[in-house]
Amino acid sequence: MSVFTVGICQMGVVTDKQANIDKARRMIGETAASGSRLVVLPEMFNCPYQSELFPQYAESRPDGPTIAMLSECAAKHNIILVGGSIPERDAAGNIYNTSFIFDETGKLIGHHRKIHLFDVNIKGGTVFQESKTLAAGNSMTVVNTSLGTLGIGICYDVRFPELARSMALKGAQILIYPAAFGPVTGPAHWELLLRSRAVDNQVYVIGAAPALNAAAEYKAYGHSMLVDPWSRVLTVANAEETIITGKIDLRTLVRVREELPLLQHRKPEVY
Ligand SMILES: NC(=O)CCC(=O)C(=O)O
Repeated sequence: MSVFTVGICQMGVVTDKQANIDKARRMIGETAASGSRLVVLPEMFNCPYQSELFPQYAESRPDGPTIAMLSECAAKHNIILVGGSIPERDAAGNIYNTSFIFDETGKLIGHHRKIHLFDVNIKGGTVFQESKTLAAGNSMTVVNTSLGTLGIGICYDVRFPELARSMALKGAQILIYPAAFGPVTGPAHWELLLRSRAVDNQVYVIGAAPALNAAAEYKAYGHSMLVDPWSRVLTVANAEETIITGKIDLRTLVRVREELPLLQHRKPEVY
């Protein structure tokens, strides 16, 4: 289907994991009821965004309660669901920042482990070290669905144009970034990065963020957003908990690429 509604759940995340799961379930239901066929959650939506807490909230495939809730919701509401991300523990005990993707039957059709870990030290701003507790993913995630081809990255992954370009060249039409930018780089770079990935690759881009929780140690910037292949911001949230929706029309992608054939004009043999 080339025209459909996408919904982004900009949920506030609290310390109680079960409360986060319950809220995600409610917000997914509301978003689907408003007509969204593709629903996206934010990064680390079942867990406060704090490195030292990731092991405590981590769960394994396929039986973890968050993963089970996502599968159940996708099937119940007949939607494609990009389940933000959660801390995932593998059989060897490594923990990843992982997004799980489900089809309308609730089947797990893909997962993305965050490739670029957020290890930064911004003077007077954010200090964060995901690698304290997380391992990095090592593969790209492009998933075919009934609505189109999705390319998935998680937050800091959006800063790497090579990843977005590679996903676009593999056929991704909609790049989806569950994310949690903070109060310093959020205002400076969030919209710029999402719009850049859209204009570079002539794709739709979705950024799904948690709401600002004033009590949390990490202050999320919010501002979930849908950007079209011409780099227009179609819908954007503020910092509060909310659901935003927007229309994706894949004919726009085709038209923009016909009018301005960037991807055909590349000269990889030169650079
Ligand atoms: N959760 C993240 O990866 C945060 C990335 C971020 O804030 C950035 O500026 O990049």
